Amino acid sequence: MATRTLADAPARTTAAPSAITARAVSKTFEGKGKLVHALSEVDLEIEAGQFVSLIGPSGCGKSTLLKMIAGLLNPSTGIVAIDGDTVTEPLPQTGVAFQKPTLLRWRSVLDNICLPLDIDGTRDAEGEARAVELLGLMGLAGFEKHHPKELSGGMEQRVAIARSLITQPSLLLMDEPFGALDEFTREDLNDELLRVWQHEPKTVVFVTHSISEAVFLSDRVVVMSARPGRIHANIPVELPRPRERALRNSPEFYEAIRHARAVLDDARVVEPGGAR
Ligand SMILES: Nc1ncnc2c1ncn2[C@@H]1O[C@H](COP(=O)(O)OP(=O)(O)OP(=O)(O)O)[C@@H](O)[C@H]1O
Repeated sequence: MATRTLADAPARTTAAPSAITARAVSKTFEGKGKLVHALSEVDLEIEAGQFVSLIGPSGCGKSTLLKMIAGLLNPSTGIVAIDGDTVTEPLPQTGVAFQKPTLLRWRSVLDNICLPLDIDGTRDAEGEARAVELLGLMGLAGFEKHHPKELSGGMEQRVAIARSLITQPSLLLMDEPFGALDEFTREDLNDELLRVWQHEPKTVVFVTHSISEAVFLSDRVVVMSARPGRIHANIPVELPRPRERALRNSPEFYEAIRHARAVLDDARVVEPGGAR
């Protein structure tokens, strides 16, 4: 699949990346007469422009925390703030991409990418030109008129990511966006995501189960402990940028993965009072 190089393209001027603060955030769900303590006293600071991954055992509250940053869920106690403002609802500067691409079957690729502009009532020729540009950046130039049924899973996910970027968000929240893809497609999309991120600086919070993906992409890997989720450790990733494919075969990359795996193994131990 052809991928456009961004080396010569001027950096796009978008809104400044957003900073995120979570203070003493806890979340308890109630259902079927049972309380589920999903998160407990989570404190997290993410600097503007950082690429941060959240990893941790299944059910430790990664998606819950991401949904709170997205304004789709409120904490039971504590606050989540973006650029100092408490988040109580989805904000226009936030883009989201989830594991399922959820494209609308009856819309063309171009119309799917432009959906957020249609919802805002801001779709115009400039917006459509940006959609075409994003499609090129995601390696799908020329697919504007195709429909989702004509695309592979990886292509659908590329379209969903282009859609999450169409509004030029200053914050991008991604919940296992490549979890359902084969390893090679996932690596291609990791490369494309990093190119877009370098081209259009923004804060990214990325949930994944893949330690190697977290290390490859991130400035910092946040390791959460078993439910109720807490921040177990922050692992800075010092690997140089831009990160090219060859990095994946380097001893430094393997060492960074080994270190993150050891910390994650430690986080999988259930703490007293916790449950899986
Ligand atoms: N709407 C909800 N109602 C009740 N319980 C919920 C709800 N959403 C999440 N939970 C529970 O909260 C806990 C944390 O869920 P969450 O999806 O955030 O974990 P996760 O770390 O993202 O998991 P995974 O890695 O398996 O995707 C789980 O025990 C889950 O069952």
